[in-house]
Amino acid sequence: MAIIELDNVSKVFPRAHRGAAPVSAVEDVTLHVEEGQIAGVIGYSGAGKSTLVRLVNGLEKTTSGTVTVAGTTITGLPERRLRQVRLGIGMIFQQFNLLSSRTVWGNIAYPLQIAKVPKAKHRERISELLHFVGLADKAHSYPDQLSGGQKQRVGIARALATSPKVLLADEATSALDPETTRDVLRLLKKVNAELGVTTVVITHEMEVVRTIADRVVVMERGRVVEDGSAFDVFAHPQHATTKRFVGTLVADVPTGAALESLRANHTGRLVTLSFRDDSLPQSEAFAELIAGGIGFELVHGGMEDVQGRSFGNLTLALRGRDSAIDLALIRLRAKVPTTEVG
Ligand SMILES: Nc1ncnc2c1ncn2[C@@H]1O[C@H](COP(=O)(O)OP(=O)(O)OP(=O)(O)O)[C@@H](O)[C@H]1O
Repeated sequence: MAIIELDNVSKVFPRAHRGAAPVSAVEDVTLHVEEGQIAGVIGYSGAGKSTLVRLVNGLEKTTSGTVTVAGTTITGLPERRLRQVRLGIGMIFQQFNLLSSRTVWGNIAYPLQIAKVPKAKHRERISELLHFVGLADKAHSYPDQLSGGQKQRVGIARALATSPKVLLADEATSALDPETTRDVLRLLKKVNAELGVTTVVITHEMEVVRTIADRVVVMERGRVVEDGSAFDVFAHPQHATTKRFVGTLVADVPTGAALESLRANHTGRLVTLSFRDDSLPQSEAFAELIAGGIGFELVHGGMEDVQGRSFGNLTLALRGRDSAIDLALIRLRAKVPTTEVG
């Protein structure tokens, strides 16, 4: 069941000043996020990602189309009702947005106060949240006494205070180093797995998507240009923008300068084998080459793992009689996508 439904949603910002054009930030987006899913929305700066999440929590109004969250259509709702809906949607931010004058405890108490949760219930809830995010010993610290990773843990605890069904993370790890990023993403996975919170992660980093997302949505100029399971998007990217993002992590069939460099540094015929989890295992492909009396060396690429499934493009320099290589390639092509690159 979809818990977030955007149907033909567009958002046009009016022109900022006379002579400027209106900005079409989100254009005709239809996107249904299933309950329990972790959806990664990736795109370059200005693609419309932040606007999209702000439409989901009603901080921006749609120009056209409808947004429904947990069964409530929020399009056209008055602010008073929207505030209620927002209690069911947690949000975390790149800059954490903590109140610097309040302790960790006070920051987590804040949404409980807004939601008018009786004070008698605060202690148990806050203490539970602090344990959940691993900050039980920091309750009385102020934000500027915490590391970036700890601040984001507070952000997550605060976002979860009112037990939302949906969590929106807008570049939540972009200000963190790689190791802290992994810790925070691990915590977000725990939120999803243990609390069943549907999560939308907005990012411009493919590594974030690979680590956490079940599903990948690629945005460009306000539009969704690709949408699929994380494995499919990584293993078979279709759109040029998706290919560029995937290319930041996964070696592709070499072209351009990479190919020139391989040609200059290796003798023999260069062939890329594109392994997927439903294609021939590597060991059998290599056995085929050995059986044909062909020598080979791995010169480019590697295998990747997404959601426990492996794939990758391995470029080999092959040495042997041309006729033997031709025969082996015919055999291989029937079982694994094979590209002779030079
Ligand atoms: N309040 C606003 N008024 C006018 N234009 C806006 C407003 N908010 C966003 N935009 C414009 O809408 C487009 C999409 O912006 P948005 O912030 O949603 O993109 P993004 O993918 O999140 O990029 P970034 O990662 O840089 O924030 C941009 O051209 C931006 O300048």
